[in-house]
Amino acid sequence: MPRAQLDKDPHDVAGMFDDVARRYDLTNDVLSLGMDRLWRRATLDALGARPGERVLDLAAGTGTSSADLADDGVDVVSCDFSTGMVAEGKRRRPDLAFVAGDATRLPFADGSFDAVTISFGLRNVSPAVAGLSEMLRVTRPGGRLVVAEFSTPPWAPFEALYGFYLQTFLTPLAKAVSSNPEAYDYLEESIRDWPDQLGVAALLHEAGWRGVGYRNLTGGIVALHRARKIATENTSAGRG
Ligand SMILES: C[S@@+](CC[C@H](N)C(=O)[O-])C[C@H]1O[C@@H](n2cnc3c(N)ncnc32)[C@H](O)[C@@H]1O
Repeated sequence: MPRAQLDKDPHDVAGMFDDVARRYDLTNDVLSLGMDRLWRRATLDALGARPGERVLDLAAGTGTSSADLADDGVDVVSCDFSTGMVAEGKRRRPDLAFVAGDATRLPFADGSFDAVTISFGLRNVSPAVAGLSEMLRVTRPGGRLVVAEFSTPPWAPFEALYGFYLQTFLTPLAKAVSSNPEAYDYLEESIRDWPDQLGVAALLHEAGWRGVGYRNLTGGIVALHRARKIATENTSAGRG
């Protein structure tokens, strides 16, 4: 896949999600053929959050993953920089704790979460390594991170089929149903532009995360990346 540098101006990205917020979850379900529910469940299983643990769901959007965590008894904070997504989330789940915030400048104290998770959001954060460093800062020593993100199918014929699906089915369909067609050009481009599994692992290392690993879902359309903050690490490590 081409790895051209895509312009991800934070103001434009937030505005784009504001525009699609009302129909975001429905569009997601339709375009992923319901698979996003399986990917979310696998993400929560990988996170393994216990009741009472404090978890940051970053780039939480309308709070779909946060709601599952809250329903499991987890003390979840849902953070996103799109006011439109946060407003839609608050409307649907008034019980969730939404906080407006940018992943590259998180409004939380050092070490204040047992775990951080980000689903289908890291790809939009610019620069991604700055977001990953902030996630490390707000995680307690010994705490953990799970990132769910679109990725690169390792089997070339499946990657080609998936590329064809993105270009000829997903993007035109999404543009037809969306109030903001450009948002779905961006979706396709941002998936193509995003590093593969090992590239994301390198970003995690660069940000100071350790115990980095990943697992492919649906043949590598999505990858679940896992990492830990080492117990003895200084909270400023990896931020340079
Ligand atoms: C594709 S949506 C995913 C939403 C949700 N996590 C889910 O799985 O449905 C991406 C989200 O990332 C948010 N986002 C992108 N860049 C961000 C940043 N720098 N800081 C905070 N949120 C960001 C967007 O506003 C959007 O709500």
